[in-house]
Amino acid sequence: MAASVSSVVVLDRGNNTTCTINLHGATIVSWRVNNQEQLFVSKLAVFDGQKSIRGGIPIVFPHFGQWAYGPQHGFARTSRWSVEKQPEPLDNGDIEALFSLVDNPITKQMWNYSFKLVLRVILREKELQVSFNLYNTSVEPFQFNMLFHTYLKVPDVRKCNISGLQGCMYVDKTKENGIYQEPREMVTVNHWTDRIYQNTQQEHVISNVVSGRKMKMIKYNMPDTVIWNPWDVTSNTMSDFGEDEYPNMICVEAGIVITPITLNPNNTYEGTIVLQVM
Ligand SMILES: O=P(O)(O)OC[C@H]1O[C@H](O)[C@H](O)[C@@H](O)[C@@H]1O
Repeated sequence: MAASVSSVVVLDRGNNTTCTINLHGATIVSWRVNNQEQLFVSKLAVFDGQKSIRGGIPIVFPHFGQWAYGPQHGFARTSRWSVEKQPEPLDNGDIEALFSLVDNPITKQMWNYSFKLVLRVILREKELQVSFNLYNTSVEPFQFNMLFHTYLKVPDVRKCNISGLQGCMYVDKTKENGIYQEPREMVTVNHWTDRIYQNTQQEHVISNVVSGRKMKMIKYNMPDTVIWNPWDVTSNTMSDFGEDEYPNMICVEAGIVITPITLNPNNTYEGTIVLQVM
C-alpha cells in the first residue's frame, strides 16, 4: 500500500509557516516558521511505514524504553493513525487538525486494552501546540507512559543551554541508571547524554536553536523531561542516524515517564506541549 506509506497532512498558516504530520505514528516531521525549519529529521530517516521516523516529534505510548511486550517506546509511533479532523482555520487564523489512534488487534496483542488516543495540533504564528487526549474505553484501569520525543534542530548542540532542570533528580541512562541531582541552572550537552529528569519545571528555554534564537517549551500534565543526544558514542548503533548529525540535534522530550499514570475506565487524561519561537 504505497499510498499509505507516504501520507502526510500539512497545516499551513501562511507566511511560509507550516506543520507537516506523517500519519505513520502521527509523527510531526516538519515545523517551519517563516520558512525556517525548527525540527531535526535525520537524512537517514526511514519512511517505509514500518520503522519509527528518526526525528521530528514521534509519540511514545503506551510504554517508554525497552518493552517486554512490544517495540521500544511502544506502538504509537509505528501505528498508522487516522485523520480525525482535517486542518481548518480557527477564528483567529490559527490552524487546527486532529488525529486519532484506536486499539486494534495489533495493539491488543501487545497491550490488551481498549483506548482512544487523540492528537490535537494547533499551528500559530510562532507557536506549535501539541496535545493528547487519552480515553480509557476498557472495562478495567490501565497504566501508561506518554512522551513527545521532540528533536529540535540546532546549529551546534554544544552551544545550547536548557533551563528548568535545576534541583531535579534524574536517571542517567549512560551511567547504569544511576540517580543524581542536577545542580545547574542551565544544562549544557557536551557528551553522550541520556537522562530522565523527574518533576521538571513547567517551562524549558533552550538557547541557540536555529538562527541563534531561543525556543520555549511549556508543558502541561507531563511532569518529566528526557534530554538525549547520542553523540558519536552511540550514533553508529542507529542505522537511521548519520554519524555526523549529532551536533545538529537535541532531544528535549516532555512526558510521563518515571511514574506511569493509572487511568480508570471511562476516564480521560490530557497533556500538552507548546513550543514557542522566541
Ligand atoms: O532509537 P529510539 O528507539 O528512537 O530511541 C531513542 C532514544 O529515546 C530516548 O531519548 C531514550 O531515553 C534513549 O535511551 C533512546 O536512545
